[in-house]
Amino acid sequence: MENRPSTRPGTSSNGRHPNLRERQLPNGNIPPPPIPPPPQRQRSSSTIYHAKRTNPEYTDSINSAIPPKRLRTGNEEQHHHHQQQNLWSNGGGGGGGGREIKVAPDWSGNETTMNIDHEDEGQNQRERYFGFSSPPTSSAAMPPPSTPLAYQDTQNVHSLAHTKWGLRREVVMGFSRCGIEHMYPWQAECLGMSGLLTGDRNVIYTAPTSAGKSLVADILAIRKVVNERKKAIVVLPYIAIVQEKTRFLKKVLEKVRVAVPKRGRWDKVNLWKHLNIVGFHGGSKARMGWKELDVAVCTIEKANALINAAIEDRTIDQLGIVVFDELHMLDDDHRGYILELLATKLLCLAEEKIQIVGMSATISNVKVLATWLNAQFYECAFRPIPLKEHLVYDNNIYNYDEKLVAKLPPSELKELKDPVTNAIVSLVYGAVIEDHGVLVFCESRRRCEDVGKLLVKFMPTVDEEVREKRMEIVRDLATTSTGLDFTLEKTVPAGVAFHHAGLTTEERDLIAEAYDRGVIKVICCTATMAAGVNLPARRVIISPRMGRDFLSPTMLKQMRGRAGRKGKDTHGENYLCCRKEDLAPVKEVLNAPMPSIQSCLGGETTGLKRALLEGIATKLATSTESLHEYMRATLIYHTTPEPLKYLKPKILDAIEYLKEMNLISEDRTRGYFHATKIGNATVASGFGPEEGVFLHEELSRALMNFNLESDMHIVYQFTPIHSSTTASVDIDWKLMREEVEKLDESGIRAAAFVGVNPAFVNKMAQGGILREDSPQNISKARVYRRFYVSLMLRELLNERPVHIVAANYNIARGFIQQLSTTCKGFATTSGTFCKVMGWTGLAVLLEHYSWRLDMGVKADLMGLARIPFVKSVTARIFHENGLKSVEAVSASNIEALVKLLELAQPKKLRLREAEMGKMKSRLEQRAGIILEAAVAIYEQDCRDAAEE
Ligand SMILES: Nc1ncnc2c1ncn2[C@@H]1O[C@H](COP(=O)(O)OP(=O)(O)OP(=O)(O)O)[C@@H](O)[C@H]1O
Repeated sequence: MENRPSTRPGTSSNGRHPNLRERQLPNGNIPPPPIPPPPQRQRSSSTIYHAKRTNPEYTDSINSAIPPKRLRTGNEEQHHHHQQQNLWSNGGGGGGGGREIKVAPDWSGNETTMNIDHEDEGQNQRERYFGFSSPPTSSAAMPPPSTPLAYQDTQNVHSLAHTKWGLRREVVMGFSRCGIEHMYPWQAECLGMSGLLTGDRNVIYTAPTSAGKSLVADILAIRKVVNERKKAIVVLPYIAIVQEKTRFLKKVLEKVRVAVPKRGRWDKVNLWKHLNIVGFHGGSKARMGWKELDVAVCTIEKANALINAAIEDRTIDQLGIVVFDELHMLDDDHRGYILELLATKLLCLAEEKIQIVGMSATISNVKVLATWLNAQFYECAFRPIPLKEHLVYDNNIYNYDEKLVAKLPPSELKELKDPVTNAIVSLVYGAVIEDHGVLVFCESRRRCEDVGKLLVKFMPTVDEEVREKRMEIVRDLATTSTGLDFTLEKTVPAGVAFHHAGLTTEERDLIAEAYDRGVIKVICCTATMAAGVNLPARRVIISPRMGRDFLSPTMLKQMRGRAGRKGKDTHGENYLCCRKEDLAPVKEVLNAPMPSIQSCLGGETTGLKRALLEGIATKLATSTESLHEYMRATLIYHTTPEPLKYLKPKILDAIEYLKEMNLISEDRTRGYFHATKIGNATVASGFGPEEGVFLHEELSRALMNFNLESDMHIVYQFTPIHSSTTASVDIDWKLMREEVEKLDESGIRAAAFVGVNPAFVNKMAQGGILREDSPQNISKARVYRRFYVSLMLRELLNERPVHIVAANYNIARGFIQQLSTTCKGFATTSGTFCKVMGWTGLAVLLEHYSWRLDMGVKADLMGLARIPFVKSVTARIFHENGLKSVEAVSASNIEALVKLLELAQPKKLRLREAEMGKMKSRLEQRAGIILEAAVAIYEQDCRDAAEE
């Protein structure tokens, strides 16, 4: 990441950007921030770091930039609990019964004392939760801007270039390009634990948000890939962070080349290649497979599928390391069990010596997890960027010591009467006027947009240069496939945007990128921006609710951690803005300890069934005995008091179910299980057992009665099952009736094949109730929902733009866009299912449609849609205007292409005339790319034809 100092070039001496002119609020007040510093606290004897430090600058900083301190490691049984005064909680602060001891000199060579209290685990958790272990700093005692302190590292052992770390020069340079040259002391200490660099031990570690956890794992993974020529898998929970991590690793490793053995013989090395770093997530179009890749950055589900395939085809020995970022996802109700069974499989492959690395900012039972994973463990409270935390209510700002820090002037304006809204506006203004970025976490999508619109009225005016940059973003948004959003059109020129799942990925990327560059100053967002995102937010303003519920402690911590990211800003502040009446529950969330991670295999048995099916299908465990061995490697086995007693009946039930569903069969004479065709197809395509059974039923019915008169039947077949759950879609029955009435005869026949009855739809539209009280009714409801979603998909395939389909069905365009991407993934995995079942014809059909969905066009445009930017409506306009093939486009010219691109612009008329000129130059650029690509594709086609 680029290092962006807060005082940028062109910033005046008072720290203000010359482009920003101070403006009064309409209520006549200049909003108060920056907040006046509270009186500086005397450090009490309970403060843990009574550091005998000689560096006064550093001494001032220690309250905020806590120096790294290893609390405990797996090899040591000592428990060092940092004490922190916490006035929200009873009896907080004070030395209590704690015993003060000297500990080993810390990384800076200074001796420190620590207060140890073995009893007070709750207190310890609160300390970790607050992320600082001494009383919060006053703003007068500003810390040095960045990490301490390579200069104290006399032997330069924290330098990435030090031989101890064994990193190649190109790798060190790669990190340097990303602004990382020295490790933080805690990173070096963690990496230095025995067995880590040699790859002999697994490791789990926790550190606060923004502490730089990734670097430890990155170094271990890179060593495996570059030095040992093994493969690495990095597992992350969300697509956005998979993409960010892929970009980061590509940048770090771009100059690294590794030797390729010639005909498998290392003594005849004469080939060098760059490393292949590939991102895998639902909807990604990774062409590279396991064989070619070096680093796979994956979502949980993709990592599981990759590992299953590698175990099955016996190439798992090529895997050297698996990194689990955000390990607390083990607790996730929907996906946690997949993470657990992924780790379980790795543990069962002990002979392969695959190193497991896990990290999180929000777990408290690290030791239990470390025992499970047979890992070293490490905890630290270091935060490189000081963070000031506040609670705001009734126009008063308090710090976490419940000390009043500042008062916000109430407003006379009607729209600012509400103290929460007034606080948000004032705090945003205060940061923006200082040229800092702000993230405002809101409770709902609607609120994001409303707050965004309101903020526009109070944003400082900017000069022409900044305005022009913002208008460029508006133009970029206008040229996306969905056109310019009405609200963004109003807010972006003022430097404000919103970001939630209702936007398309293109829109979200443009907004995040503009914010990263400082062109947009404020983003009002939902939790979409809470996890793992590295953006320059000096101030983070948080609503304590998500929807109607209060935030979970984990989510709140993630949001708070977005403020002040290393390399992006020099410090951070967050403000939790609540109503007075919500104070009690808000304090409860604030004081709640981080959750201790529990296994999700225990509850209802979906996870257990899947674990067993995957174990059997990959042949990791096939006999009763080895299955029990396999189960012994699960987390649930380690966290349940009498695991055998608890698990045995569940395992037997799950095996019975798998046999009943014909997913596995048992060879009683030889005493082992093997997966049936359906079982293998289910595992190979990454479905769970229930999904596999459902899909098998639907596809085998389709196989007997396939209706190819129109698209309807096939579209239904690859409408993802999980997009048709109650949680994802609510049927508007009147709308469904209208759409069903529009179906032609072939469409009606397709509906009948899948079990949709127009009479039933009509009954529902007149006020009927969809019952889901029995397995049959649940299954029936699922079919109707799936059909409803497939109607939307069919429109996309018929080249209707995303935003039009979204408007027709009154659904967020982000949902429709996501549907089309997950649908591609679903079609591909259903294709794999069919191939394993031996249904090759159906597999080919699914592949064809997955390709079409990707292009968003009918069959006649598929050739054309291979050209970048020529998709959907644009492809149709090209076709209708005579450019029917790639060859025709390659023979065209920029001027002609610009005219066609103009025709394809949605809502273009809403841009003012002056903007149109600039938009035209943008379209010219795009036309250039199209022309160039068309020529390249056409030439390649000619070469291919000649070869054939
Ligand atoms: N030693 C270092 N020197 C300079 N910058 C660093 C160092 N280590 C990490 N960083 C930078 O700090 C930022 C935060 O690091 P990282 O994303 O690893 O934090 P994290 O602990 O995973 O936080 P979160 O839990 O919030 O995701 C990144 O921009 C990263 O490049």
